Amino acid sequence: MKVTVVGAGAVGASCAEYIAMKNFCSEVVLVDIKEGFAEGKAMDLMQTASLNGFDTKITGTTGDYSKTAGSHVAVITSGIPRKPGMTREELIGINAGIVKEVTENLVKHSPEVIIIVVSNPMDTMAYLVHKTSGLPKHKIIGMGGALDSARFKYRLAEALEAPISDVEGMVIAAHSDTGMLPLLSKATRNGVPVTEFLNDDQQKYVIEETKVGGATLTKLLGTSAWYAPGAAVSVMVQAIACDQKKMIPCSLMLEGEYGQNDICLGVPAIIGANGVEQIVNVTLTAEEQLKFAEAANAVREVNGDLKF
Ligand SMILES: NC(=O)C1=CN([C@@H]2O[C@H](COP(=O)(O)OP(=O)(O)OC[C@H]3O[C@@H](n4cnc5c(N)ncnc54)[C@H](O)[C@@H]3O)[C@@H](O)[C@H]2O)C=CC1
Ligand SMILES: O=C([O-])CC(=O)C(=O)O
Repeated sequence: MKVTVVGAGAVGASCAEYIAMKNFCSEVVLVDIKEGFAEGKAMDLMQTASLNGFDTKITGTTGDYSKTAGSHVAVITSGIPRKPGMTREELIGINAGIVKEVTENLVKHSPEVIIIVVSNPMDTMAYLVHKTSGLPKHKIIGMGGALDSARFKYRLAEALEAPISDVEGMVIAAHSDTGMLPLLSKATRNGVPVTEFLNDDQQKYVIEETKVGGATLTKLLGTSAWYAPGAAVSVMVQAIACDQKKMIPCSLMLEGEYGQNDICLGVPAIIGANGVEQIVNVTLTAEEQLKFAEAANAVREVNGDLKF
């Protein structure tokens, strides 16, 4: 299994590191536009191999996509991250051009590739990849829900004063500060609804902190997060590489599911060797349905700024 990661910055390098450390694929190719940068990150990571005990080969290239030929999976992390006070949507002007160009290069050299889109605004960038790659829809997967769900579980465990391994929960809809939909109605502690443990204020706190999880870290770090994003991508790549049929919320092109069409939004899906194997329809409360539709309207508005 060969995996390409485009963008060897904070998130791209973290993706490569987690993928390599989990030791499930033979090769990771890092690509960056900055001269020597991907080569340097690859060499540094390879020098952790004997220390961390992995055999995955990591190489780097400055924009030579022939080195990515025959990739099974490609992860797009190229583009600028936000700074404190910005929204993800403000990145569209620069990132759309980068994501489009990168997609064309990837597909040219790996026509069978499955693409995982990370660059922000992610739901819109995933939509752009659908419109420009010519790939079938099951091969384009936006990464947002896996990360947002991990942050939801972190906040739930904190409020419950429970170990994270006791907690289950999922975030769907948009990967944005306002459009995330943490499904509190479905979250459990060992199968028991969390609503039986948390009062209204605690529930509100968990939801609000989850939604602004990325903004909180951006304020603390001066740029956006990378460890949890890299780990989330590695879980998705492993689900594909090992045909795990794992249920992960991902931003996918909807054709009628959840009452939406011609838009990429976060929904639970079964991820396996073919990429998206099935979109899972979960029953939402009336309030959740309304919030999902509102998130869709906001993403549709941002998609309107794209030029193909
Ligand atoms: N979907 C999600 O959950 C998350 C998305 N992100 C997004 O991921 C993106 C990357 O974030 P970071 O890694 O922190 O940024 P970074 O600035 O550390 O790395 C981005 C890299 O992309 C490279 N790049 C720019 N144009 C390129 C091109 N045409 N071809 C190849 N490489 C190119 C840059 O040289 C840089 O090394 C941002 O858009 C950020 O908002 C970040 C975290 C989570
Ligand atoms: O917050 C950001 O801009 C980066 C991101 O998408 C996240 O960490 O969730």
